[in-house]
Amino acid sequence: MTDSYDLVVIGAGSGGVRAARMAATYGAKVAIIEEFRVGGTCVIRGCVPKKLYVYAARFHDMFDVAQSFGWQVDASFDWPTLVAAKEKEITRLEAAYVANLEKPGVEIIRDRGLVTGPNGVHLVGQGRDLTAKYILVATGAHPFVPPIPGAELAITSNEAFDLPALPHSILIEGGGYIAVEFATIFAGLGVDTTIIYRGDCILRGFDEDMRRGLEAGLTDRGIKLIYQTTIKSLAKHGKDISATFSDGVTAPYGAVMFATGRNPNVRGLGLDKAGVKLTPMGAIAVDAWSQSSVPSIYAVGDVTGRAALTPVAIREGWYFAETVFNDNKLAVDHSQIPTAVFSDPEIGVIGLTETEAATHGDIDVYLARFRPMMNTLSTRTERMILKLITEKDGGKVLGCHILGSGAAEMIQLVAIPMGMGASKADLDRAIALHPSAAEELVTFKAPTYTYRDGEKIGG
Ligand SMILES: Cc1cc2nc3c(=O)[nH]c(=O)nc-3n(C[C@H](O)[C@H](O)[C@H](O)COP(=O)(O)OP(=O)(O)OC[C@H]3O[C@@H](n4cnc5c(N)ncnc54)[C@H](O)[C@@H]3O)c2cc1C
Ligand SMILES: NC(=O)c1ccc[n+]([C@@H]2O[C@H](COP(=O)([O-])OP(=O)(O)OC[C@H]3O[C@@H](n4cnc5c(N)ncnc54)[C@H](O)[C@@H]3O)[C@@H](O)[C@H]2O)c1
Repeated sequence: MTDSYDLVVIGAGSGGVRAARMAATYGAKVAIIEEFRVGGTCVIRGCVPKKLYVYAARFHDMFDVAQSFGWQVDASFDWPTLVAAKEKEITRLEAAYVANLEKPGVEIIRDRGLVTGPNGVHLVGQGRDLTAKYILVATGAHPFVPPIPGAELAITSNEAFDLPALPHSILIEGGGYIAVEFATIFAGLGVDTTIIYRGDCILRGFDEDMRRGLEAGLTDRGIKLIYQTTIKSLAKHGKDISATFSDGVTAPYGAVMFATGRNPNVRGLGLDKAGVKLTPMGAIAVDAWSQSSVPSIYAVGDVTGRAALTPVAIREGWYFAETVFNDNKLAVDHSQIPTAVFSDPEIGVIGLTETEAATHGDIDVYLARFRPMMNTLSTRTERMILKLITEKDGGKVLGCHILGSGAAEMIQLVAIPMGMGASKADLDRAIALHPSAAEELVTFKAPTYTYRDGEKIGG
């Protein structure tokens, strides 16, 4: 074994693993360094365990409507069973990731890697130095914890998956993806859940109808929302944690969780020594081909502060390998990324929001709000929302926003015609599938309202 490689990847998460595998497939001699568990955030403490827990939480809603379909359900929930089942599944996935790296000959080094120069990497544990023609930094991000007194008493998403027991109540600070997804999980599993958010409505940057629709859905499920307030301090209060808010109110909770964003893992990596420039937000600055200010050092995924999503990190890793090791220069198009929030109700979106689109030119908005069939036998009044935004007079589809059951699955498929530049007429050509929620997308007739010269007309 020599210490000289074509490529050394630091971080075996979504982006690093894909890049390492592809580069090795193209004949490069590759090592990948991982200090925690192979698979990274997504597999170990992100997308995968999160979605498994969302499934667990959603039985609550299902049991709720079950009676109206004739079922009698006497259910109880056991947290340790879920945690153990989750652990088994992520351990299986981790092994699959290791096997997929080893198949094309990637050497996996379990250690912490630091950059020592444009072609040098130091292994902290082994005290060994590696040289590499190229270095790929794919170290991901970590939860940001506001520096307040008592912050150490709180958890982040990292710890939430493996709590020894479910708390009786939880206060979650933040209004983004992680806050609303974990509120859904905890509330669904029977925890008295409160979100505290500094803004005036959750999911800033999402379409207004999605934000308000989710707000109503969370409230319906008993989740309390405190707006325009932050946590100022935390203190021990018997077995509970007492939180003091910016308005002076103090209240006890069984647990407190910060979901206040994630910062790129760049600290102490040695990037400054190598001359790698950072963005003002502290991410590694890269060009369209993921190349940093040092030509031999590339970076992909969350550490670059672009879109912090697994499929994006994977695509960046893949295109890096194509560009550098397959003589096939490819840049990732970050302009049209489908994304989902696995809350209850679920959200799936792609493209421009109504507010964004209205400032880009004349647009038509098609909006449907309806009670999903699953709810029609029950007393549940929750509505599904489907919104399609097009250029005026049935032109190109600019945005699609869906709130309700199946939204994530639907939006993935909407991404295909949108990527092809589909118009409203292209969608209309499809024959509806009945009965389904998605059929609304191909049966919209006249616009619900329009924007002309930035002014809303109708609706
Ligand atoms: C709770 C949660 C839920 C999420 N849900 C979704 C979702 O549903 N869908 C979605 O698309 N995205 C989701 N994400 C985001 C997604 O997980 C990330 O965008 C993705 O994992 C980024 O991949 P990456 O390769 O950049 O980094 P990561 O997957 O974070 O991998 C980085 C790896 O580098 C290692 N590392 C760091 N520094 C060093 C070092 N110096 N030496 C050695 N190893 C090091 C880390 O241990 C880690 O394994 C979620 C994130 C969280 C936190
Ligand atoms: N379903 C998914 O695809 C999914 C799920 C989870 C996470 N992710 C990815 O991970 C990223 C990180 O998720 P996140 O929810 O932590 O971040 P986020 O950026 O989505 O939300 C962070 C929230 O914390 C608030 N905040 C930030 N600093 C604060 C402070 N000092 N005090 C009070 N509030 C503060 C922000 O206003 C915001 O509401 C997401 O942006 C997303 O890209 C994706």
